[in-house]
Amino acid sequence: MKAFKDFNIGQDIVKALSNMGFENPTPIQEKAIPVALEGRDMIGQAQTGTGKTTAFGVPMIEKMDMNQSKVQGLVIAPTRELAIQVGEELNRIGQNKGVRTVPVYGGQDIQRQIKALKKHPQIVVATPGRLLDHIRRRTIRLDEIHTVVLDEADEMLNMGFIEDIEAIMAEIPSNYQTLLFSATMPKRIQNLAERFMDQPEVIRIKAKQLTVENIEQYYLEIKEPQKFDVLCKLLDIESPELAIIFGRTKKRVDELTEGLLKRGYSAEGIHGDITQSKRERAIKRFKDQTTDILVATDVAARGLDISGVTHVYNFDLPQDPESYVHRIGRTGRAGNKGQAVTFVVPREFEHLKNIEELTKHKMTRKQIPSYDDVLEGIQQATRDELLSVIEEQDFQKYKHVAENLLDEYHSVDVVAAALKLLAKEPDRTPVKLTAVSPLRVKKVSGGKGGGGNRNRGRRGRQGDRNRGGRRRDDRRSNNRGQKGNRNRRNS
Ligand SMILES: Nc1ncnc2c1ncn2[C@@H]1O[C@H](COP(=O)(O)OP(=O)(O)OP(=O)(O)O)[C@@H](O)[C@H]1O
Ligand SMILES: [Mg+2]
Repeated sequence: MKAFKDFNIGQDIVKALSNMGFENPTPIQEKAIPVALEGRDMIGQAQTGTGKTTAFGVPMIEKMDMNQSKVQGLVIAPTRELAIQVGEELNRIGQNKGVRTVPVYGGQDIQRQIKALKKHPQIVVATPGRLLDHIRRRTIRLDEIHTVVLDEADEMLNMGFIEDIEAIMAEIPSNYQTLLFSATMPKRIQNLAERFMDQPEVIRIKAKQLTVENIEQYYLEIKEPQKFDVLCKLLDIESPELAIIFGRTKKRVDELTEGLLKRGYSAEGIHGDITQSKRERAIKRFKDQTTDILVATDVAARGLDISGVTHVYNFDLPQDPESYVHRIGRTGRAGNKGQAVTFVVPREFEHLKNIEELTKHKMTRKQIPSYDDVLEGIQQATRDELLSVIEEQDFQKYKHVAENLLDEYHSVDVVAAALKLLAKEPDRTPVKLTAVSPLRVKKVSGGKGGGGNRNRGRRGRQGDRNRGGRRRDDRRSNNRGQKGNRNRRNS
């Protein structure tokens, strides 16, 4: 097996990777790193959670000239949270070499970013709108850039960012290398690639299916008004460590979050109309497991790497089959197991078929759980909770009472009563969501290519300052449902 030290890269990087716990490259890293080191343009496709960030991060950082004070590397990402995350990973890889990466994205105080840019980072990770803003203000110079990475390239095409990206590329005078990464590479992105890449090498990690094998995939046929109660049942049965629930629109995410909070779950929502500081706080609390459930639009579908996400629920089907691949890819990362459950209303079955066709994987049908299933799930969770207390051995103070109890009562009765006390009985507080209509069947695009034929809600390039992270969902919103401190079921 190949090790990172076998690549033609500096010892400082190998050591940084080792500090991150990376000794052996993943398949995409093994193939992409040497090609990228040669300086060739490249398109890299590999399943979600298989280390594409490091696949472009290592060669990029290796090529940074530490005697040069201008920005030499640029990564463009479709969402703000992804820009932040990629920035963090590049900073870890570049730590020993002294390569610094600054994230630049919409919604954050621009003065703060200008200050950070003045400190001469070697790499900038940006969302397109804010980067253009900096270019116009001349607070960033791109003339020494020699490596450009488009992470989630197909998504940036979907979001209508392609003109922005072309405008950005036009600002880079030198001969630069372009690397393009995503878990999905629809045909139209390849056409596009030909436009601004020079005979790119295509590196594709072949797999039987597009989705990761270690994600169990289920679908559940359901009527719209039943969705919320069934979701709660599933959450009670499975008690996910961390779960992401995807809703179709911002309003949907707000309503879902509010409903979950009402029923005593610990949930927070993120979407494009929530203020950036709240978005970042929500992600942070989810990462450190203060919140168990993240409710999101597709703004959280791409690239986010949060360990401990055991479950993904598609409360609503995604618009595009590709989006399904990315959404469920928030679990089952780096070899971990995960579960994905997708709700389908009867009129949406064709979409389900389209998804299965793309992923080359058949989802398993799941039945709507019965009350007994829920009870069993809750009992199991309570049992696990009790066992973890036993393992911790931190109950000496209670032993005396326990002995007294057992003198008087049957042991099974005592334990059963304790379990009942611990059990979080299902909360039935009524919650009513505004119904969303089923997805309409969209004719598959003719694949004319190049032109971003699915530009949704694209606005002109004027006044796009606050944009990074803008999504296709509707723009109405209120910022409810943001309380979310640990708020476990409390009954
Ligand atoms: N060589 C490695 N050894 C062990 N773990 C790794 C290695 N490379 C990456 N990882 C871990 O794998 C996880 C997924 O990596 P990353 O986010 O780069 O995936 P990705 O391929 O970009 O996924 P997505 O398509 O969802 O963006 C991260 O937690 C990362 O720390
Ligand atoms: Mg990624």
